[in-house]
Amino acid sequence: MTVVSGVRPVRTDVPWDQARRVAYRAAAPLPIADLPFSGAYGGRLAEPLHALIPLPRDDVAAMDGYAVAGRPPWRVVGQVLAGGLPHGGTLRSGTAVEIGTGAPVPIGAEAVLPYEAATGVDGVVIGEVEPGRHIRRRGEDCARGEPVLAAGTLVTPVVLGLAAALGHDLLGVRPRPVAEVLVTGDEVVPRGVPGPGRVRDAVGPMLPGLIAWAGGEHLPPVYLPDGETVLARALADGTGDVVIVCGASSRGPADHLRDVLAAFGATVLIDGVAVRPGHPQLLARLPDERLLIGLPGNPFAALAAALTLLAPVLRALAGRPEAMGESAALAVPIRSHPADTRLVAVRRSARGAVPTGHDRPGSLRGPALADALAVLPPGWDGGPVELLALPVEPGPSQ
Ligand SMILES: Nc1nc2c(c(=O)[nH]1)N[C@H]1C(S)=C(S)[C@@H](COP(=O)(O)OP(=O)(O)OC[C@H]3O[C@@H](n4cnc5c(N)ncnc54)[C@H](O)[C@@H]3O)O[C@H]1N2
Ligand code: MOO
Repeated sequence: MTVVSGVRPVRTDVPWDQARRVAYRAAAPLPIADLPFSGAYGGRLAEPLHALIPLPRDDVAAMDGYAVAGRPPWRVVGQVLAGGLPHGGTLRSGTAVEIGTGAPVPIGAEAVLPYEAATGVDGVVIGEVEPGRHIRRRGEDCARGEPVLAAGTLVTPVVLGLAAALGHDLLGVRPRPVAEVLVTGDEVVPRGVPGPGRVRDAVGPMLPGLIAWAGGEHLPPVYLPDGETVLARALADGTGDVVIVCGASSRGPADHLRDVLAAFGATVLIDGVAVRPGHPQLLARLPDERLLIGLPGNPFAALAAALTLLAPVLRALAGRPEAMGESAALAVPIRSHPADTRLVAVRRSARGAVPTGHDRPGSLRGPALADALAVLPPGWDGGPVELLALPVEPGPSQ
């Protein structure tokens, strides 16, 4: 690294809360698309979900037993199983068909007599039934064309089950934004125990869960050695809606991100945020409109940057509202920074947010014990603080 003694670059760091807002506003919601269930899961319905069929589709038996017509005794004249042939013709008074749960009841059947309530001998059954008992009528759950869920509903596993029951194969949702992850650094190894001078990638493994939590999808991380050409090629070949570059964000000789962005003609929207850890983070718009987020290599700094810039961008692309912070008291005093926001790993408790310690930009030990980051504005000297929730459970946040 070339160090010019006495020369310090002028810092242009954006205040932390402003950076979050700029990131959210930099992205417009992705256009609505009809997606298969796997892609729609976790999205929001763009339009009301209508029943393509009445539910149930037919008058069906709700119990295994006998569909009966008229008064007992009933002569058993056939058998109808779910998925089998329906009974041809009208069931005459004094007759019954043996029927399976879910099978269409014959025309003329007035009730279903469950096996448990039936006594039978020589093809004749008797028992007590009330008219209409154990028959689910066509459309009693919903009529054909009825809107059953409103636009904006979160597509949960249960919603997918209902959509399938109603005959849908595709759902109109805002797609989840796809994030491409480029992990840079000659010293970074993707697996195993690092040797001397090497460091195991701790950022790539954090990102899939963080991306899903913010409403996105990730492509498998791509590992790149340091170097302008490889980074430029990876950006040019890239797909997805967002590119995340881990490392290369600072100003050392191997930190090529800014040069590559300049050569690309990218518009840098944020170059440095007044936050600790995580100040060398970056947000840029590539000429093809993809947004690029530069995360610092230090893992806690990368986490802080992911929550500051990446999460708002993904939320905006997914058409989700800006995340609402919660406010909490700190259980113990913490020193703020005079010029920068501090993000401090804490665990919520009845006596307030308790710092988890191990507070170093290169270490995830403190954040791994935490369930939130406390936001201490510059010069903060007491009072409640905002808590940024950390993803602690699988799946998207609300
Ligand atoms: N002269 C300056 N030097 C540094 C500044 C600065 O403002 N001026 N900022 C410091 C801060 S703060 C951070 S954070 C780092 C950010 O550096 P980079 O984003 O360029 O990342 P690297 O230099 O490649 O790596 C920094 C550090 O993190 C380790 N690393 C990198 N990638 C990973 C990974 N995927 N998993 C785990 N650890 C990783 C790397 O080995 C280094 O130890 O710059 C400071 N310097
Ligand atoms: O982003 Mo750096 O962590 O502030 O160490």
